[in-house]
Amino acid sequence: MTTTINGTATENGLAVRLDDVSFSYGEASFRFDAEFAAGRITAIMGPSGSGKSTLLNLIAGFESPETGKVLIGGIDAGNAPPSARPVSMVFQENNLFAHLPVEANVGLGRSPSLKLGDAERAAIVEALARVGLAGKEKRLPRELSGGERQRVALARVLLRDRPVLLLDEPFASLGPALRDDMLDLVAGIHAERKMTVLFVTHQPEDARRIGQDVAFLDEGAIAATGPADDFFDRTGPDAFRRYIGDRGGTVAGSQHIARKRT
Ligand SMILES: Nc1ncnc2c1ncn2[C@@H]1O[C@H](COP(=O)(O)OP(=O)(O)OP(=O)(O)O)[C@@H](O)[C@H]1O
Repeated sequence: MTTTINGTATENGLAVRLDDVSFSYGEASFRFDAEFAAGRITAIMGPSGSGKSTLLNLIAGFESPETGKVLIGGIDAGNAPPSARPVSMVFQENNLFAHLPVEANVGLGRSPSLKLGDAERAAIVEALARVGLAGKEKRLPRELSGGERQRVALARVLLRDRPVLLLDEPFASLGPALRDDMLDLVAGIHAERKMTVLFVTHQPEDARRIGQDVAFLDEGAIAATGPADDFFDRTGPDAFRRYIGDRGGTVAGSQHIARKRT
């Protein structure tokens, strides 16, 4: 379904499927076989080195599978470069070009050559207002706080307007209150655009705040997937419970978790 937001045609999320994907960095090997449903927010969790960033990089096209396929909306992404994929990605840092003002960094989401007409300029102003940065169009990234820089990256996501959003720990360096604000902003954008969101986090409270589903990675594979509520139940997957320790709390119900052997 296509929705219209402020005059911009917006596709809803697309399903993301990794079909028996294998990949390796030297001795670190990965095998991913999973589907992320269209329009859902999935928290990607797991120990350091389990392959969370690698999973996102394969979907975004920064890495290519050795075998298997990445399908986005049922279409094989093949060797398409990141810019040609229906995907936006936000990293923990270095999302912005240091020499370009905020408005240009956002405009790159629409036009890599920054040939922007009146409609695009209006969209930039609107996107910056949406993320709480009205009036900061002319600033350089170094004139912003860390949280504001990530807001600029999210404004660019709005301009880029792709049906899949990959977030690789974008708020990890922010304090808890600000992180909550940023997560709520992501949830608000998701409510408007209905994109498929995969977000990497080490924080169970982040996953519980906006995650509808959880995918738990262990040793280069997806060990379990299911609704977030089920993961935070006492009967959630053992490896996940060990990973989060006693920070997960208890939520009733854990019937729908698909466990896979790693
Ligand atoms: N560019 C690279 N070259 C070589 N090895 C890499 C590269 N990127 C990642 N690795 C290795 O692949 C493994 C998985 O890394 P990845 O960054 O995907 O893990 P992660 O789960 O995101 O970890 P973290 O939570 O610490 O960010 C690690 O052993 C890492 O050292």
